[in-house]
Amino acid sequence: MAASLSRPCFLSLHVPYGQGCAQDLAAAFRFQPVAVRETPRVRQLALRRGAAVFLLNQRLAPAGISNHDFLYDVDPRPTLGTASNVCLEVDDVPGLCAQLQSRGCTLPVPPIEVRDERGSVTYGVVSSAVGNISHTLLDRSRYRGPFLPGFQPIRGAPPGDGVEISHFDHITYVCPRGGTQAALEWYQLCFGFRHFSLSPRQQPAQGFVLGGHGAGMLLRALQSSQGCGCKLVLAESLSESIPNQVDTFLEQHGGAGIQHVGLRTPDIVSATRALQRAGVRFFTPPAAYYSQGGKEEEVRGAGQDPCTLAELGILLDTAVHGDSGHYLMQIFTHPLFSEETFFLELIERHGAPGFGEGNIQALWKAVHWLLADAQGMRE
Ligand SMILES: O=C(O)C(=O)Cc1ccc(O)cc1
Repeated sequence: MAASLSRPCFLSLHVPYGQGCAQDLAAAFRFQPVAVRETPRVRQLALRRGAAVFLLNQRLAPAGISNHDFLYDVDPRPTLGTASNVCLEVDDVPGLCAQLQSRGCTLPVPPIEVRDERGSVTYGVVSSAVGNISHTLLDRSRYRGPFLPGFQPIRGAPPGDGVEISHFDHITYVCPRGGTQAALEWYQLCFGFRHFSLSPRQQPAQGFVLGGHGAGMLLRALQSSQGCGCKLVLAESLSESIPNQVDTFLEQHGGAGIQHVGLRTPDIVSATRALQRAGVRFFTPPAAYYSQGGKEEEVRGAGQDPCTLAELGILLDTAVHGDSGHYLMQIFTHPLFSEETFFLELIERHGAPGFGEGNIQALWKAVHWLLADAQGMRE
């Protein structure tokens, strides 16, 4: 791997013609519009909070045969909303693109230079091995503007709502059944990413199995060898009977893709409160999540208040790294589009590097408990 890939520059969302986001990134999440590009056919808006940047792509006209007009991205021709591109900063775009091509990768956009009065950038776009996901590979070391050439800066003060979001913590993909291994190998081979162990007990070849009794999912994780700070999580369903969140995504998205992105915050309680007040809708776990199996003691042991977490719906996980005093807290939003597909997560870490594997297990138990209760079957 000669070229060095570093942190994500932006994550690109596509909204179909005539539709908006069910949960608005600017109005509800208070992401700050920083730059815009408009052509007769498309509008591209860059929205920022900390180092987390979304590029929101909207069509201003129905999809035609050749109306690809999106700069720094490819057109996923969506009939539904999708998050389909992760832009990564790279120091040698032509070099990496040549390597990828020699490995048989598809490059919908070969390396190209774009410039304006603030400098120039080079980018190319490669299709990944997973669903509709592509990667824009970007070198902006020669650019001094607030976003990218071709975009007009939007000036304005950052929102003073007390919500601190520092960066994209992780991006979670839904893979087809049996598809996480091939995806893992693609990122290792093409981008030089390293496998990231979710548990000290996990064998890299097996992945991390959650749930059980024919109802679980398999997780694998990767991180850039440059330590870009943002990890990739690959999820596939193992469920044989009741469809889980991963099955629902595949069905409603029409195939594999980006399911959610974790936004890192140093204060999840304040961030959740402020975003709830601004109209963001979060998933609230069943009350049983907070009462089952010593959760209250676990929350107190981590120095957090169980009532506050329960009131807001925040999950706390010490499961895998519990013995070292490390933990994380997380909360998931409702989907951003009208389908049950892409959503956001807030995550606050206290030394725990995982992804709330214990929470997924605990949520399953809580939901199972509720179902059993409703059917009068609880022991
Ligand atoms: O907890 C996280 O942030 C993960 O990334 C793990 C995960 C994967 C798939 C799901 O449907 C829900 C959670």
